Amino acid sequence: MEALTLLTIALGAVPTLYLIYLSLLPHPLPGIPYRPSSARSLLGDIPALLTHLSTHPTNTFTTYTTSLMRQLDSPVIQIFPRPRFLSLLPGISSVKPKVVVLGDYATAYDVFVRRSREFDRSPSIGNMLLGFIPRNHIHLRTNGTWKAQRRLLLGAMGKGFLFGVLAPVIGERAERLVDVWKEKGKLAKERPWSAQRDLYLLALSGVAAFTFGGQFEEGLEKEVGVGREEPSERSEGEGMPDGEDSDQPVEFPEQDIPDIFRASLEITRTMGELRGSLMPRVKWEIVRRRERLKWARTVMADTVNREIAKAVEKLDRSREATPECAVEHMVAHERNLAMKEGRRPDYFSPVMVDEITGFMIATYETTGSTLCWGFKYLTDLPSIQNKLRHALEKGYPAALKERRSPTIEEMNNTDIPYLDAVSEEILRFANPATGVDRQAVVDTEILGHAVPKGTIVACLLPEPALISPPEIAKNLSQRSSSINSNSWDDSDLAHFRPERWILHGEFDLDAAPRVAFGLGPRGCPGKRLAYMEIKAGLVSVLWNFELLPCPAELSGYEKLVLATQKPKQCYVRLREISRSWTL
Ligand code: HEM
Repeated sequence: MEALTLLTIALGAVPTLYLIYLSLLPHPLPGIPYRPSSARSLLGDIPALLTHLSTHPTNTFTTYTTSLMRQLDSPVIQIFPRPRFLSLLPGISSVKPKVVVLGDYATAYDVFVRRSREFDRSPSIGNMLLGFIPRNHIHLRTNGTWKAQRRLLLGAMGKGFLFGVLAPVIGERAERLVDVWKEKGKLAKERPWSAQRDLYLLALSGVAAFTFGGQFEEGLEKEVGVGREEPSERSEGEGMPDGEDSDQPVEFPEQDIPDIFRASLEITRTMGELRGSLMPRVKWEIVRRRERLKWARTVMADTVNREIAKAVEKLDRSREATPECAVEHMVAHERNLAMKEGRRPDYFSPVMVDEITGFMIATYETTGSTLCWGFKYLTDLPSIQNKLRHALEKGYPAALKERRSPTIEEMNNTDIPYLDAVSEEILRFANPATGVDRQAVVDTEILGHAVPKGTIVACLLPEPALISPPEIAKNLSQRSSSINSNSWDDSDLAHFRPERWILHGEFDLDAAPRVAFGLGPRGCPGKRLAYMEIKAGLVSVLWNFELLPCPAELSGYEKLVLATQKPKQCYVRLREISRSWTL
């Protein structure tokens, strides 16, 4: 009898279990193509994605979706990157967003720029930041609160401050890099070395000057007694590989840097781990207990609070003082706003602290990665490198005549279309932020397919080869008329060709798709600063050095997708340019 009961229960359980199994399979949106076997797997696209990643070192999530788009021959596809059963685990959000990937620039442009009432900030960009800066405006929907918070930082992005106060500091940091590289170059004797750390520190130093002022770092250097590498004081040949092998890379000892920089590097590294995690909130609970991260967050919080206090003190001393950094701008803004609203200013609010912290942890890596990719491309494409150097020499005749590097004022005030073109092409290829996405906030449609509220729409335009390739473009049932994507040649978008950005001798911003800084109202507010840093780095280095080819084994294009998309290898082999012929 008991056996019979057990059998009945077991038989009854089978359909129930089957129904549970079916409910845990991906639920595709009707009409939008997808990988059929992924829809039959509880793990969705994950097994196929892992296989793709393991088959070639340069494969990434982006290349996975790109190839899928080609296989499915559609400019819009859906993927299932997050198993539905994860939502059954405790502490994990029960939201199971659908993910649609767009591969057509004109459609993406419409979604991001024109249809911002239907598509807004998606939660995915914030997953890696949520634990660190939960009150930063990057997480907010595009509403009044977002506008008010964004206004806090826009004051510091004005031309007057950037080009007047900040530019000399950015110029000085680029000169400093050239000095260090001249010393390293002498020691390395045309052997290659890894330039990554120097370039990230250059970008970090620039963003620290923006956030806390030009004097900030100097103060820290006195505090720790280091902060600037002085390779000339080391004995000749230190770090040199043995023997005569000129291809063997030199390993320079890492420069000692102030605690706040080490804290920024540590936090950004952890953001990379969170970004790569399937369960970022669970991962956060694990990583936040690490002693190193606790130390980094304490250093960051102490620094931010101390610098706010200094800015308040300065403002109290002189209400007319010109703000010299973002923190001073924000403190003045808060004071004015509080006066207008008849309340006491809240200078140390979580919003202020998180906005300021955001600069130091979430912005320098994008600029640093862009420079890393840029020097790689220019090393491997010597004709473009030479053409750019020639354009710079023509563009800065006074610097050439006086045998000095161009000043930052010259860089900011001289129009050199080829420099703009190379910078833009580097950004198009590097795409350090890897992509932009939005979430549908209402039931809507894309290219005629219904897209329910909550769907994540990812724009994969960063993949240079993908952008509306002809075989996909031909399938577009409706093409947006809001952008003239016919003005560029889709078939050569996979090539690094700065000339595409020049029309009748002028730099033309609409000559190709531009998504590195995002699109629409939520596009990057820091791009003016980023362009200045990128150009200062490119001009200073190319003016002073020839980037010689590096050995093939140090010149890979494998990407590390962490907080940003960066090259695994970024080696330089430098030959100083003497310019004695200009005498
Ligand atoms: C090469 C350098 C940089 C790149 C490629 C880059 C790229 C991006 C991208 C793709 C987004 C998302 C845009 C979107 O969703 O449409 C973004 C947002 C943002 N970026 Fe940048 N960025 C860079 C440098 C900077 C700098 C230097 C700052 C500030 C100092 C900055 C501040 C921000 C902020 C605050 C947001 C959030 C905007 C919002 O949610 O409203 N970025 N950036």
